[in-house]
Amino acid sequence: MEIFKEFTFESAHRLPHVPAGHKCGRLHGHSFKVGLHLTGPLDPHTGWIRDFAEIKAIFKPIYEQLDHNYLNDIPGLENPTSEVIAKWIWDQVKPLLPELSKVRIHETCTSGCEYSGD
Ligand SMILES: Nc1nc2c(c(=O)[nH]1)N=C([C@H](O)[C@H](O)COP(=O)(O)OP(=O)(O)OP(=O)(O)O)CN2
Ligand SMILES: [Zn+2]
Repeated sequence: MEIFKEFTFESAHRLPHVPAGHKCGRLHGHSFKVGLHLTGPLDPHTGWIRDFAEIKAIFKPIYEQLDHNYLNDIPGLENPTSEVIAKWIWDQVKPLLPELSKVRIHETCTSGCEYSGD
């Protein structure tokens, strides 16, 4: 069984390695959406895999680094593509939430990335 918890964060970024003139080389912002997906056994007593509130509490310090910030300034996010952000979140959350099975990033309504580890 898989559960998910979604968060929205507002951030600015630019992509430093795009070709000259590419629109994403300019400073711009997004309402990013991130989904943390967890896979694990259903606890027969609680009826859940992990309390959604616990997922939110664990993600809070990571979320606060992202929300209303300039992503390029964050160590590890100097080139903040959806792919890099998804892996960055995975690398931080996985040790705290071993049931993490996927990080899903929506950069816009139509673009994003899913990462499930190497
Ligand atoms: N593989 C990736 N490609 C692009 C990324 C990325 O993270 N990974 N990022 C960007 C830009 O940051 C851009 O903000 C988002 O790109 P795009 O989907 O092209 O944005 P639009 O809203 O303009 O999309 P339309 O569907 O054309 O309106 C670029 N590429
Ligand atoms: Zn962008």
